[in-house]
Amino acid sequence: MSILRVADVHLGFAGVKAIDGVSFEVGPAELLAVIGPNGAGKTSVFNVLSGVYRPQSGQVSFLGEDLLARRPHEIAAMGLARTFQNVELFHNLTVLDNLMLGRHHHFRYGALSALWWLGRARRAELAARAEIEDIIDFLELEAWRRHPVRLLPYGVQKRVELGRALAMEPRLLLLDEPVAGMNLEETEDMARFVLDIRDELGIPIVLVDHDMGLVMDLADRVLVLDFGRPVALGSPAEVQQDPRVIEAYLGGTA
Ligand SMILES: Nc1ncnc2c1ncn2[C@@H]1O[C@H](COP(=O)(O)OP(=O)(O)OP(=O)(O)O)[C@@H](O)[C@H]1O
Repeated sequence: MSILRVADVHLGFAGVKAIDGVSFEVGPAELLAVIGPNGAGKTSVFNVLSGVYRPQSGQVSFLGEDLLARRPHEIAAMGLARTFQNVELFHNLTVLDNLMLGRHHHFRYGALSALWWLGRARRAELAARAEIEDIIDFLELEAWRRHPVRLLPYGVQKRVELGRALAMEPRLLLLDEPVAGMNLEETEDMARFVLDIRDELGIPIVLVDHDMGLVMDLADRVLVLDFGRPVALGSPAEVQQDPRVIEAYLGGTA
């Protein structure tokens, strides 16, 4: 059974084919990496999945439901969470507050009960707190919990962003260049957390990154795009040996 199914998606902008017949599936607890040269269409694929772009043709279903009919906030509420290339957090708020904001769409109570801190509002808030504590523990953010995000090292900020996506209780995680701009130690930490999310939490992941080593180490399968077209889809070993990939992605130099 697939969590996500993408079938023959086409997306163009004024003559540019950003996505040109892309199909793939993501299984439960699978980590699929999407790679390709600049402009290959990786971000466009993410934007289609999260409802930002609407393709001209093709199908996308998530947990058996048609995604293309949904708006971005509805898709997020269905359990598809995304992190961005650049850190997108509330920089003046603490780690704790940023993580709590990731939970906001789970709150189901009226303004009055929230105001008076009654019944459901109180229970929901306490449950959210417990969830957030688990995430802080899981991502080893304890030392930073009360710090405003702007004061944290870059690698920790990226980890908080990952935590905020986890706070949404995702059924699928989209990670857009999770190690971009990181030093070696930060990259290794992030790689470990990404694997833990798949292996311990069982959350399937679609990951875009330029770091070839990382992608080949982490991914169960790799989708290679070039000029919007799918060039190869297979295990890291299969993809690395595929002559079309060597030609397209590595410019024939590998
Ligand atoms: N909103 C847009 N309007 C016009 N063209 C766009 C838009 N979004 C993407 N494109 C074009 O679609 C193609 C694919 O872009 P995309 O950003 O998806 O590639 P990418 O693989 O993510 O690249 P990078 O690795 O540089 O982030 C590019 O030619 C890009 O210029």
